[in-house]
Amino acid sequence: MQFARINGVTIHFQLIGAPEGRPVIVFSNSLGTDFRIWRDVIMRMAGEFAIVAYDKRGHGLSDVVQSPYSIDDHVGDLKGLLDLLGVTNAFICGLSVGGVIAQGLYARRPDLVRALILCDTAPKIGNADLWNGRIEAIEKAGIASISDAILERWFTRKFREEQTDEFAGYRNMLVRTPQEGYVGTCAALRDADLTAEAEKISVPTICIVGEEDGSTPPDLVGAMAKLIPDAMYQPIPNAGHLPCIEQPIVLAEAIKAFVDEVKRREESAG
Ligand SMILES: O=C(O)CC1=CCC(=O)O1
Repeated sequence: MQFARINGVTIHFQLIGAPEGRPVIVFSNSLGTDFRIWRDVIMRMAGEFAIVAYDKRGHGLSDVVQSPYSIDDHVGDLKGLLDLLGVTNAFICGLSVGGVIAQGLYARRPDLVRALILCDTAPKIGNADLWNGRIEAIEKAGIASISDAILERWFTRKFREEQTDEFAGYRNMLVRTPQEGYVGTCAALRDADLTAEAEKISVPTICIVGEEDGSTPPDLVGAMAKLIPDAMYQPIPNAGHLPCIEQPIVLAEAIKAFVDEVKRREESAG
């Protein structure tokens, strides 16, 4: 099974490995991407972990419902998917808007969350002017019209110049994102501010950021790490906004080391 009707929306997902007897890790992806961005990370975690990856509404093979969306809509979809799969107490790894969804999930359903892996994200990303401007530009001329600027924030110059086939493929992913799903999620980001919730996070949390992230730069992610009690902070060299694509080995190792640390803390707490 890889499709489920959640809150009236068909959600595309993968469950890799049985959840019984091993840690579950859930991947939530960013604006203008689908869950294929996690492939090279997932490959390095399969077997050791049960893995859930999914396309949020308006993205990938999930339904495109009418915009605007709210972060609560996205959180409701993830919550519904995890309930359907019988997953609780999972490591939730969210990238960018996926990280905002992860924070929202913790605020609404802490029982689902064992620990948070917040990549290239913040409690609040951008402001109303930024998101309204982006929505307007896309409604006027389509995602492709602003794709160069977005891709410059996603990837380091080195990646853009050297990994030309990969770069072309991810450009396809971005520009083929359904416009309604993209602007619907821009509205969700415009209206979301989880700053007050961040201080209340009491599960182990690591905040990870590509050192050359042009969308949620290290300063922003570092500030989030300071807000969340006892959060760890790990910058990743030679990566932009999507370390899962530019540095999947480093990211997978960072996640595994974090999981080991969480287990160690749980054991010493008895
Ligand atoms: O498109 C960008 O600038 C990157 C981004 C911001 C929020 C998100 O999910 O991706």
